[in-house]
Amino acid sequence: MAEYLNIALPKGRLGEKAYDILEGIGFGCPSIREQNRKLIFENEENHVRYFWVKPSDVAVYVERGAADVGIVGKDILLEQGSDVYELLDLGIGKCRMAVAGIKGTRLTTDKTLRVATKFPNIAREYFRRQSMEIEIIKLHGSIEIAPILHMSDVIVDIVETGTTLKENNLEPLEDIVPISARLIANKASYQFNYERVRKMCEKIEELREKAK
Ligand SMILES: Nc1ncnc2c1ncn2[C@@H]1O[C@H](COP(=O)(O)OP(=O)(O)OP(=O)(O)O)[C@@H](O)[C@H]1O
Ligand SMILES: O=P(O)(O)OC[C@H]1O[C@H](OP(=O)(O)OP(=O)(O)O)[C@H](O)[C@@H]1O
Repeated sequence: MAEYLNIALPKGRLGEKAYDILEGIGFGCPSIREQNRKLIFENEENHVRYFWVKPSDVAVYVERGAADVGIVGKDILLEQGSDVYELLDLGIGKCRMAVAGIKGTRLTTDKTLRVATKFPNIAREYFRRQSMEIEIIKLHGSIEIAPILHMSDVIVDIVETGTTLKENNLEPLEDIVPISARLIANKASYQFNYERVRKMCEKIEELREKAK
């Protein structure tokens, strides 16, 4: 009997879209649609098992081999420097990482720039390349408030439609990197499950072609 393929999915805004893709290639698990507090779902017929985890934990489960594959935003992979294989860009969860500030903010090298962010590593690397001195203020959400309260000079955060910036009188200042969701695999498990995971990638690519 085939081994189960363990798949880590991100709870929240990406999760449903991610699962739709997997269901579309025959990796469905009907009970997953039931709204309850269950976190692990399995389908005995097609030997898949799903774990619903926090988006920022997906790559941890995959890196440690608790999950064979997972779906995660590129922002998380860049921030965590995850040691996993990145197999596919799924074209969902599209947004960008950007520097933003109160309208009219100029980025200067005169003084240490205070940067509020959920992504300290991405921010540090970006400003290091610009040879700018910064101080990181690590937050976990509602980052846009920090410059309004003069707690930071700028923010580094995700921008999708730009609505959150606009509604808080902020504007994007510089783009850092485009973001989208990726299919990732544990390195050892990828070798072990090579045929099955390659087939999975092919089917996803076919599905994406059809949807074009
Ligand atoms: N506004 C957005 N538009 C499109 N994609 C987004 C947006 N915000 C985040 N994402 C993408 O979706 C992923 C999950 O975001 P979500 O907001 O659901 O998680 P989170 O609350 O930030 O996670 P955690 O609770 O682990 O901190 C992000 O890693 C990113 O790749
Ligand atoms: O450009 P927009 O379409 O407005 O999207 C960008 C917003 O979405 C994310 O926030 P999220 O909703 O995850 O809330 P958070 O502040 O708790 O991170 C991100 O951190 C921005 O605040």
